[in-house]
Amino acid sequence: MPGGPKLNKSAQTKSRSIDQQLEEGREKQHDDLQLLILGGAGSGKSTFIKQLRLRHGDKFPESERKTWTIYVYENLVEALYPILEQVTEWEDGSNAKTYSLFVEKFPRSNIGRKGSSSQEEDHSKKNVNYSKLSSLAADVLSMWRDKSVQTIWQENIKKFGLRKTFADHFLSKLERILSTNYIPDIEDILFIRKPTASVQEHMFTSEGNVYKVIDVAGQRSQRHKWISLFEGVTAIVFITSLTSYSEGTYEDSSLNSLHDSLSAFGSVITNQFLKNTNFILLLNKKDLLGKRLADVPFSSIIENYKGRNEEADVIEYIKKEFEKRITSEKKVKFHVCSAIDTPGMKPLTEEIIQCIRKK
Ligand SMILES: Nc1nc2c(ncn2[C@@H]2O[C@H](COP(=O)(O)OP(=O)(O)OP(=O)(O)O)[C@@H](O)[C@H]2O)c(=O)[nH]1
Ligand SMILES: [Mg+2]
Repeated sequence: MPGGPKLNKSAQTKSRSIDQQLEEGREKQHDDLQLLILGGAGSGKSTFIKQLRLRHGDKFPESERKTWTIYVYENLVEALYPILEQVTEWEDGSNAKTYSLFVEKFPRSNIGRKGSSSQEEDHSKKNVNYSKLSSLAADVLSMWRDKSVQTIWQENIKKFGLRKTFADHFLSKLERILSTNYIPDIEDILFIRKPTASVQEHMFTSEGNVYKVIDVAGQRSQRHKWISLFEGVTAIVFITSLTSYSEGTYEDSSLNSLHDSLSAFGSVITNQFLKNTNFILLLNKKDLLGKRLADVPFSSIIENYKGRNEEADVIEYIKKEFEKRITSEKKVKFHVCSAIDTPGMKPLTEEIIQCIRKK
């Protein structure tokens, strides 16, 4: 130790062992392949991780799927509310009874999650017992079969497009979900909308390599936490929704979600800590784009867009907008995908794992 303080023998041994531990720690950190998933709220980060779990993890055993039932119920109640509120007269005149039962069990002020940091918190704070939904099954189902309710649902789909895909998915499966012994299947799990609170780590193993995959909350108010996760990251998967051009952000509905996503990407890709980090950009929710463009033409929102209102042209434009934010020589891989499409996601998840392994 030239120039350093002299150490006695036992101190030297201790120091060597600390050095060794540090070295092992460094090696271990180096061995750990870390994938950080970033993107705006609702872009599909957690859904992408669910696909990794299906490919390289425990594939959601039945015992765990059962515990997701409460979130399916919660999504369902949130989906039913706007429809119930619009129904003035049902065919058989039973509206008043079912509606008041529903409102009594699920007070409007307790539904939804604006401003909360997690659903777990919501449940305990607001004391909403979603399992009560099964006790209302018969009433809810007869209401659901009512012609005027069906008409309102169809109109809502037209009016709001497929903005809340979970609503369309769970409402179309209402009968199965309200049956006794219901257990969510993999498709239900992929459709559940459960915003990530703070930061969650997932470990996967593939061909003897251990991967740490880090999921974050995409809300603007939570993004200050992202930077603390940059150290030691092997690659970043940044996800944006192709339908975000027609949506406002979670906290501020007047802030265009695509613009917000572009600016978040711009600040992450130019971050000094990430100079040597691989980037993969996923343009997600491709399955929804065609319908959304028909409902909300791209140029009606993005004023300087002069191209055709066609999926391929719009995707190219969005891709170029992201590319403009890459100011260095950095190579970014782009992929267009639908995170809920399990067979379609297989080759993509493989490619991403291969890409971080090669680093
Ligand atoms: N139709 C469709 N729905 C999708 C797709 N990807 C995600 N979703 C749905 O979009 C909703 C939001 O997805 P999440 O994965 O929870 O979004 P997130 O980015 O983790 O959001 P935060 O945790 O709030 O930051 C869920 O209901 C998903 O089922 C897709 O490709 N197509
Ligand atoms: Mg999430």
